[in-house]
Amino acid sequence: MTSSPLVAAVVGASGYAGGELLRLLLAHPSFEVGPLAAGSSAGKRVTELHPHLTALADRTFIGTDVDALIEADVVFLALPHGESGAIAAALPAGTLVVDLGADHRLADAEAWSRYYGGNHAGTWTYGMPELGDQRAEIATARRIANPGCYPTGVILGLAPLLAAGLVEPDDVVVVAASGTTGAGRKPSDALLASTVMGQLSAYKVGGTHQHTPEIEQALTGAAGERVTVSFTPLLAPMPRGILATTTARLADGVTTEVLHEALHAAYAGEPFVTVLPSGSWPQTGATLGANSVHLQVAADRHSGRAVVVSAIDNLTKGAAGQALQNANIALGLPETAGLTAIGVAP
Ligand SMILES: NC(=O)C1=CN([C@@H]2O[C@H](COP(=O)(O)OP(=O)(O)OC[C@H]3O[C@@H](n4cnc5c(N)ncnc54)[C@H](OP(=O)(O)O)[C@@H]3O)[C@@H](O)[C@H]2O)C=CC1
Ligand SMILES: CC(=O)N[C@@H](CCC(=O)OP(=O)(O)O)C(=O)O
Repeated sequence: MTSSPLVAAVVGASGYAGGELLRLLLAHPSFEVGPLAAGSSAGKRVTELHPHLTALADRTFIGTDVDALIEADVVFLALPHGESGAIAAALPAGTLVVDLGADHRLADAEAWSRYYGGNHAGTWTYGMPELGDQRAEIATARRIANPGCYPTGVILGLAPLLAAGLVEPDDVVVVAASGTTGAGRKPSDALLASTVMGQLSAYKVGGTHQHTPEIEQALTGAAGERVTVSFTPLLAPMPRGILATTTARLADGVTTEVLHEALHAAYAGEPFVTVLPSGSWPQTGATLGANSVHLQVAADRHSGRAVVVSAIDNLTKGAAGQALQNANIALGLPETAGLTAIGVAP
């Protein structure tokens, strides 16, 4: 007996994260692509904005109308910050909703307002399956806040070291470079080809990036005590990928081997987190199109700091892939369905 496919609706389907989700949904064994909602692109053909999605050549984007979403088994929201709460509130409580945006990630409403502006829409289950023991909560949640792109690689790289007491919580420094799709499709001077190509630039410097409280929230949970993070993001002249370097003061006597073993122990058997062999360092290219996190770590005995390097594809593990992984868990499907850990190279 074959069961009928589950219906997946995507709101914000014309954007970069929505497009990546559609690419993954088309290859998923259990989903059919349901309503595809957009804002100003309503009425346009899907392939006008996503030319690679030829399987959807006969589909057009509809306007964002909650009535059209009611029948879906899962609704993915890939909207600008501040737009998810009202739509989610109008959907049945039993419908699985996965929010790729930031609206429901933070428990601290004051921090949300400070970094994003406006009112906090509420706090949902944080959907990072490999972090601690999150899977049981994700499996029963009907509202899932999908993690941010920078936080994904940074948190998964450092959380096990904090949990094991191998690094100190009060002096965590993150410098991470992202590809331009991280900023979404909207046009801006900062994203003009002539501005981005051929150079690397820093932005939102000085503790102002909105992912700072999200990284601190998850790492504080892992450490069991307050973690303070200094985060500096960089814009890199590439479409996809995030390479993050995270450093923290080493506890006494901790060696590279001990750090490496802690990451191995935390992620043994995880299909999407790979601790690279000693001596190999993560590269964004190796994770492109994959739901993968690549990690490596060293003890810098000269400065007394642990150095963790992580690579992800911001659109896949950093957004749409992780969202689909969460939906798989919440709908009782195999967690890896429709997802690959194999990247595109070179
Ligand atoms: N890009 C990335 O790497 C990541 C993105 N995210 C998050 O995912 C979300 C989407 O990001 P991304 O795809 O990059 O952004 P884009 O700007 O590329 O896409 C935004 C989407 O939202 C739609 N939209 C905008 N305003 C409205 C509205 N008022 N009502 C309905 N739809 C609207 C747009 O439709 P239209 O263009 O038709 O107006 C478009 O489909 C954001 O919250 C982002 O922070 C999370 C992790 C990584
Ligand atoms: C390169 C670039 O501009 N990246 C974006 C990432 C934003 C994002 O993806 O936002 P959420 O993960 O919070 O939804 C930024 O730094 O603001």
